[in-house]
Amino acid sequence: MSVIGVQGEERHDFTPEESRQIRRRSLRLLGSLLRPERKRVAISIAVIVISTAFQVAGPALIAIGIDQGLPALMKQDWMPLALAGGAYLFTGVAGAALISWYTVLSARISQAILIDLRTRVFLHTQRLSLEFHESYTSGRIISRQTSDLDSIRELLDEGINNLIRGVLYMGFIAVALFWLDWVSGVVLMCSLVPLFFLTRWFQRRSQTLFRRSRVASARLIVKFVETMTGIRAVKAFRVEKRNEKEFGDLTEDYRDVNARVIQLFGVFDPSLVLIGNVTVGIVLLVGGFRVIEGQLAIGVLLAALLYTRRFFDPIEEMAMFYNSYQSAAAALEKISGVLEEEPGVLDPAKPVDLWSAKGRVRFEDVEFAYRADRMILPRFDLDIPAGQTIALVGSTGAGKSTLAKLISRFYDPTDGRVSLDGIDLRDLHPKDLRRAIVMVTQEAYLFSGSVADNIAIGRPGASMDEIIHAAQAVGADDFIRGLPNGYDTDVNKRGGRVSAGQRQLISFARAFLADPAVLILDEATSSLDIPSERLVQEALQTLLADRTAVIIAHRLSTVAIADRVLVMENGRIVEDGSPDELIDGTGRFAQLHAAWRDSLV
Ligand SMILES: Nc1ncnc2c1ncn2[C@@H]1O[C@H](COP(=O)(O)OP(=O)(O)OP(=O)(O)O)[C@@H](O)[C@H]1O
Repeated sequence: MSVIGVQGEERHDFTPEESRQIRRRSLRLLGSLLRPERKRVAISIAVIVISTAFQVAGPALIAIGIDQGLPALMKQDWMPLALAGGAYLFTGVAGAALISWYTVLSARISQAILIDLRTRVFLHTQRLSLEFHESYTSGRIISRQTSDLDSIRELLDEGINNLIRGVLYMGFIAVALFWLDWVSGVVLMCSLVPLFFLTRWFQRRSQTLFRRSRVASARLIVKFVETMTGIRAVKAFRVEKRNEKEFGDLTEDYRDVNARVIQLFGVFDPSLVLIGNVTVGIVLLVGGFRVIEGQLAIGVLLAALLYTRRFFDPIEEMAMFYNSYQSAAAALEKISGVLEEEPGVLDPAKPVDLWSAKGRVRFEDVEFAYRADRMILPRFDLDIPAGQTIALVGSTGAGKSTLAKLISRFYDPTDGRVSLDGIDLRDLHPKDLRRAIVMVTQEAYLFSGSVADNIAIGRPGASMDEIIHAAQAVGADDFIRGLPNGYDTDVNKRGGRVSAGQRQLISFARAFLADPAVLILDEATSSLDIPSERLVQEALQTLLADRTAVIIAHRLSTVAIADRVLVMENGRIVEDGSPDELIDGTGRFAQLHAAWRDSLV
């Protein structure tokens, strides 16, 4: 099995080589994100090193002030104290200024990286073919853009900052302490032993708990989204009670795991404080004796105590780093997998020009399967002359939509070729292809914006008159004028909500405006009521007059306007003829038609 692209997401049983492959992919992505920021990264590292050194200088300067400044002052020499005090003030102010600079710098770096990554994910997923989206689902894409990017943001904004600052701070403190008084330094180093065991215990426990917490919160979100997107079915089948129980259970799981996280901190935090206090106590005890015996200056003891106390400050945040690193690494793995996916339908390297398509569509020795193990369209040929209107009928799952998707080049055939005016669709520039072939689906999706904007998508730059003309041609003008702001009504605002049938009329107007050589209507009239459908059928006759059309229809009334009917069964065309021929015959279509006519009586 492969780990290329998103396929690895479903698996947990990676071989060491596969794990390395995934890690390398994440690192490559991280490297490519960091590269443009390398200058800022270098400056920010220099800034944080200097500012931490300034911060750590404080207690040493206090020691100098007490041990050298005060005795000199008693001899009327105020210079050493003034120097120590001045240096303390300077390092304090300069340290604060540098930290503020570092905060701005690091925020800029993380924002630049996130914007880059967010844009890459968006542009890339938009570029991927329908094949990818049909199997990957929008829920997972949304997670990549939201929670995964959030984990990376958390790591960049807090995790890495805390780690770098913490490591530098502790390192400088250890060096300063050894330089001032090595005995206190040794005591501090001894405290690292219990600290190491405590942190390791915390990390192990928290790693499992945080992972469980993430899973529990993801489950809650999935349940919520599923319920709300299917709210009609929820109400229609009265599953509210069952949902209430399931949601309650999930909330309880989430609460339980979070309670355990809090308990964990309840042990970790006080233990950390305890180790810190005991260490300070020992430094005080050992140092105190040495001060009495004249082996240690009192200022140095004070500085040693301050250093020891401060040494423990960043540990909690550093212990948390591992968790944020882990969730960000998992997120980066998934995002780099999506970015590694290649569109199944590739743009041609050398496109063949097609200025004005006539509309002849041919399938030559075409075979198609979504997955290697299940053939959907066994080898077949089909010739649709330019200007012909085809009605495609057949039972559910026969392969009608698949045929339409091949003509639109949402997919490429597994074998053979689909051509337009003799040119393989794979050789056409996407722009020419989209201008020549337009598909209107049952879903009739409307984008946010006005009704006019939605129609204009058919031909960007169309004038208002052309938009209105298109709407009139498909019989949509009347209802659009009846909307609160007519053509300017926002389709996503209250009052602008349009019915499923009206949405289809708008997408018809869009297709009319696009004026393609080949028009495919996939169940596109199914949401229309009988009068609207009649209206559209009249409009369709004008609309389809000069172009090739493939109409997939369950309603046999639509078939009347076709020149030719194709009946599909199990991916094969089993009948092919004019509507009258087929109705008069004894085949599948004649049966279907008779049943349909009876149902009308
Ligand atoms: N994205 C996909 N991945 C895998 N199999 C698919 C996919 N889309 C469709 N199929 C399968 O291909 C077969 C043909 O589906 P298709 O949608 O073309 O049928 P149809 O004739 O349009 O059906 P309907 O009238 O119900 O829309 C079905 O068996 C379906 O399960």
